[in-house]
Amino acid sequence: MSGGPGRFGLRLDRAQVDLRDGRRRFRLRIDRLELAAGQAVALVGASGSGKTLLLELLGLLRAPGAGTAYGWTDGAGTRHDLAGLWAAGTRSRALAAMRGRLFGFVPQTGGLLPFLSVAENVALPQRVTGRVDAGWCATLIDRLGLADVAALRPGALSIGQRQRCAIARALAHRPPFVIADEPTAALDPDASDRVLALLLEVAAGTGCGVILSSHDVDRLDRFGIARLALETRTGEEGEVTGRIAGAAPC
Ligand SMILES: Nc1ncnc2c1ncn2[C@@H]1O[C@H](COP(=O)(O)OP(=O)(O)OP(=O)(O)O)[C@@H](O)[C@H]1O
Repeated sequence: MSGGPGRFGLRLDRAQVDLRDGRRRFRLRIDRLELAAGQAVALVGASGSGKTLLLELLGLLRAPGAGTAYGWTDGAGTRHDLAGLWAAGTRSRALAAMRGRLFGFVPQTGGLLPFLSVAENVALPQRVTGRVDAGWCATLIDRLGLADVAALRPGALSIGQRQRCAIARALAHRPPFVIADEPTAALDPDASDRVLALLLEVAAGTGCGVILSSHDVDRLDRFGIARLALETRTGEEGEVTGRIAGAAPC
């Protein structure tokens, strides 16, 4: 989560996102954030502090506001301008291609396609990104304890099995980062431990960084995951600003 300019990883500077809904205003302000390759970090903070918004910004699912600098430095030391990809519009092919190349996503409740089997769901990102590797899919299915249910559809699985399937799917195209929005929120404590352990273990085994959000600070500490806290302040006109705790206003 640290490192000098040019270090392999993601770097966000002067990031801002403004949401408005009638009189309700939420602003996310991140002065600077670095996420080194291969590390696990968790966004924590009260409900509504902007964790999902920041994950969406990092995952190229949400356009940054003007003035935001966001870049990825690859293993060869080349910096890619991620913020600039939005200039061609939200449907830009380059944006979608970079999103697919950089990230695997684990939503809160699986987000699996109900008409595909577990194995087909896991293989989907490989097909979409053109990185077909059936052996790696089989390894992931095995590592995540899904071999017995690989032919079943998500509707026939437990919630924990669905989350393990979502993790396998997120890692299938070997992205450098997995983004997981409260990946254990729907699970009981034992299943949460198991799912988180597998996510961290399999990601670490491939050098994949993990960026997650969670309310479960005790569990994060038990797993030794670095925490990044978001906090909010309410302005005079009722606008709420979310920022990294302790950071100077930007
Ligand atoms: N269209 C909108 N206009 C104004 N504010 C919005 C809009 N959409 C979302 N918000 C606000 O943005 C803030 C950040 O939402 P976000 O989902 O990122 O929070 P979070 O920290 O992930 O919360 P939770 O822990 O409950 O999932 C919230 O306070 C939410 O009410």
